[in-house]
Amino acid sequence: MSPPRDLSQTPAVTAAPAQRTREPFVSPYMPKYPDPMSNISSFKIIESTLREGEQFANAFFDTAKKVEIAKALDAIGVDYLELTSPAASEQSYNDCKTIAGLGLKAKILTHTRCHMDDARLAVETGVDGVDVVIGTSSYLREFSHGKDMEYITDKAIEVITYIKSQGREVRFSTEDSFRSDLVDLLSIYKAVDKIGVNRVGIADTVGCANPRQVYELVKTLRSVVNCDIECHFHNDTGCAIANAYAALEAGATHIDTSVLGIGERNGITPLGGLFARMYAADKDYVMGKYDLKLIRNVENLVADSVEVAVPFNNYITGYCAFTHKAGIHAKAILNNPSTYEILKPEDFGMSRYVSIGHRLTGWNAVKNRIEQLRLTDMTDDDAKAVTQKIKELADIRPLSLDNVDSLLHQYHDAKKTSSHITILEKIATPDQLAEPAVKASTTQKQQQPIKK
Ligand SMILES: CC(=O)SCCNC(=O)CCNC(=O)[C@H](O)C(C)(C)COP(=O)(O)OP(=O)(O)OC[C@H]1O[C@@H](n2cnc3c(N)ncnc32)[C@H](O)[C@@H]1OP(=O)(O)O
Ligand SMILES: O=C(O)CCC(=O)C(=O)O
Ligand SMILES: [Mg+2]
Repeated sequence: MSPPRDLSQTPAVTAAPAQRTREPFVSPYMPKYPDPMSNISSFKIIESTLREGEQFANAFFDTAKKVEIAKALDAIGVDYLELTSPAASEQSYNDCKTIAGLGLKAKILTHTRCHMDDARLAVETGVDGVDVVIGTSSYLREFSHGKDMEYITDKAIEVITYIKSQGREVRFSTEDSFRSDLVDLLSIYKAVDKIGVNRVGIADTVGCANPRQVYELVKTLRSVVNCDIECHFHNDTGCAIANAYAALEAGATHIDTSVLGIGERNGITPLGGLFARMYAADKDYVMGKYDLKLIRNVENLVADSVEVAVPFNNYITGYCAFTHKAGIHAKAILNNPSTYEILKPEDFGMSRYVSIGHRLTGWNAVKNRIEQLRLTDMTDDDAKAVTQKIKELADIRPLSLDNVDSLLHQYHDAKKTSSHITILEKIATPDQLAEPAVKASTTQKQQQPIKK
């Protein structure tokens, strides 16, 4: 992976001029969710970094790391934490016990096969609930467990009945739901709903589903069962967040996530991405329930632990998620950030930046930098003249913020002796700006790569 580019030419935007800020425009096309089944404003998160996330190629979480991640997710306010099956290994069993004993606000679940031995182990660990799964597609019935639907239904009833008898919450899910027969699916969901399962789960195990298919399946299921509906979406074809959203619109109640989306293959719905999507749909619900400012912390924790960088284009915390570059964007952002932002960086503990040292810059952005540097006697015409010079130099290579500041200071100082135009003519390459003649004492803190 190539290292992130130096975005130090991107000063933070200060407050927009009040007189130009208007009330946000409410589009008539914004969804109103008249559907009484929609759970856009009442969904719950089953955070599976410590289960699905442990299936990520690089993941190895020792007990201390699991506890640290569990506490960080609990602080954000996720509703459930899902842990690796205690049947996986002795340490997995002990870790379920340890995390179940932490007294976190989140309910603790473990995830097991549809098997009595696994169910007994799960209950022994003291978790609040068990997420039971078994494959129902012909692929899984033939090439994984080899059981038919009759066996699966009987076993599901036995396992669910046992877990409930132990006073635990229980969810029953069909693995590879979107490649399973619809009649098979609905009959097994009906059967487990009848015996009082807390949730049924739909899983897009191979990431083949699209939002319309998800909407239709969840909507159909919603009309068949009374219990809650959980959904689990893999991201192989890039639909994991959109599918989660479509599921909630259709009446799903719980969404599985993992931090940065880590999981088997390229993973599942990322927690941060789901927050971004749901914030755009119902900011009050999301902000009222979850501490969004902590997402960066938990992403860094998990990224370090599994030895990956937070992707440059990550939702919310990506290196340039709130950096605006083109002149047209920069001008409007300076007038009213909502013009080009659906997420407010400050709601996520992030900062907004405007990049100016490049050929796409515009004089409004340069003028804003002049104001930040308090070069008060520079006029709009001066800003325009310097902007043209920035463009000329940036056709050779992008300029750092220091380069731009140097140019502005040199121009500003030369203006006192009316030699400012000569100064611009003299500077022929960006390297002539490398050592600023005057270091700005008022320079905004330069942007750091948003990794930590
Ligand atoms: C889509 C998902 O992500 S589902 C969750 C995946 N999670 C895991 O696999 C947890 C980690 N797994 C493990 O540690 C191991 O696979 C274990 C302990 C679960 C099982 O290990 P093993 O007994 O060595 O079996 P192995 O992994 O080779 O094969 C899976 C076994 O589970 C059976 N099985 C697979 N899925 C299910 C299911 N949902 N319900 C019941 N049995 C199942 C298979 O038939 C196979 O049984 P077999 O021993 O008769 O061949
Ligand atoms: O238990 C579930 O619903 C999902 C299991 C899983 O990880 C998957 O099917 O991808
Ligand atoms: Mg999965």
